[in-house]
Amino acid sequence: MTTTVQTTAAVSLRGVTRTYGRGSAAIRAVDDVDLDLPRGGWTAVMGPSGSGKSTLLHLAAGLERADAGRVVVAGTDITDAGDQQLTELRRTRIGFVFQSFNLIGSLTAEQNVALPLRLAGRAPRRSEVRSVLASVGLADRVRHRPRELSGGQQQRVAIARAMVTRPDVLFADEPTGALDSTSARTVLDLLRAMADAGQSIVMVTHDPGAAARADAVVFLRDGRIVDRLAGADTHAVAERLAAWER
Ligand SMILES: Nc1ncnc2c1ncn2[C@@H]1O[C@H](COP(=O)(O)OP(=O)(O)OP(=O)(O)O)[C@@H](O)[C@H]1O
Repeated sequence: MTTTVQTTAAVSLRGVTRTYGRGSAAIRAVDDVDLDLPRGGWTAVMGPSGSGKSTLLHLAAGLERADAGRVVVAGTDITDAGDQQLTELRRTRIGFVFQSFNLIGSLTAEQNVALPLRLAGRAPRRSEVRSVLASVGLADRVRHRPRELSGGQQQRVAIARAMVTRPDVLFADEPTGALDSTSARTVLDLLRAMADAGQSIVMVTHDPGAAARADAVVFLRDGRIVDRLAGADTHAVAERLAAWER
């Protein structure tokens, strides 16, 4: 069951906990987290390796279930949602971009982008798909297959695929982690333009330069939110991250 909740947050977590394993082997990947991520803002999530960043992103996107606490995404409380409702939410309200692009190699760029609409039972219009590809700067690559595209172009196809359903929130797990610095900058410029146009974005990154492009950075350590920065430059983000990695 899902419940509609009045909230100004794109994502709201209250007392969210996720434990892996049992007994003495149990690991609290996310530990009693309260977090409100603003609508129309770009938030970066940073922290040492194993601090729970990906788990937090997956919980907020409805890809994983919390053991305790409540998760509200774009005004819908998904805490008690069934599998069918979570699938529906992921197809219509949420976009997800991965480090490794996760495109289907046998499909062209426009077929990859059309896929979420087909899965939602819609017959995509070619003009609709092409305009999303144009918005990520790939109007001249619509018939290319992933192996015919650079890493940065593949990631832009993946962003177009995530955006074609006009999701309330775009989640990105290390979207520039597999890219050279020039391609990374192109992808970050695109995310910045999307955020400036009002798109809510939540991004996990290890790169202080990428995090500094966001509006705010939250820092995780041992599954807990330990710090946050707003409007910080690369140097300030790097210093704060180093302090928490000590
Ligand atoms: N499916 C799983 N089963 C068991 N333990 C897991 C699982 N997923 C994550 N963990 C553990 O939970 C903790 C948090 O993992 P998570 O991947 O969220 O961290 P992270 O901050 O994203 O790490 P990294 O920066 O290295 O990607 C780690 O100790 C990890 O080993």
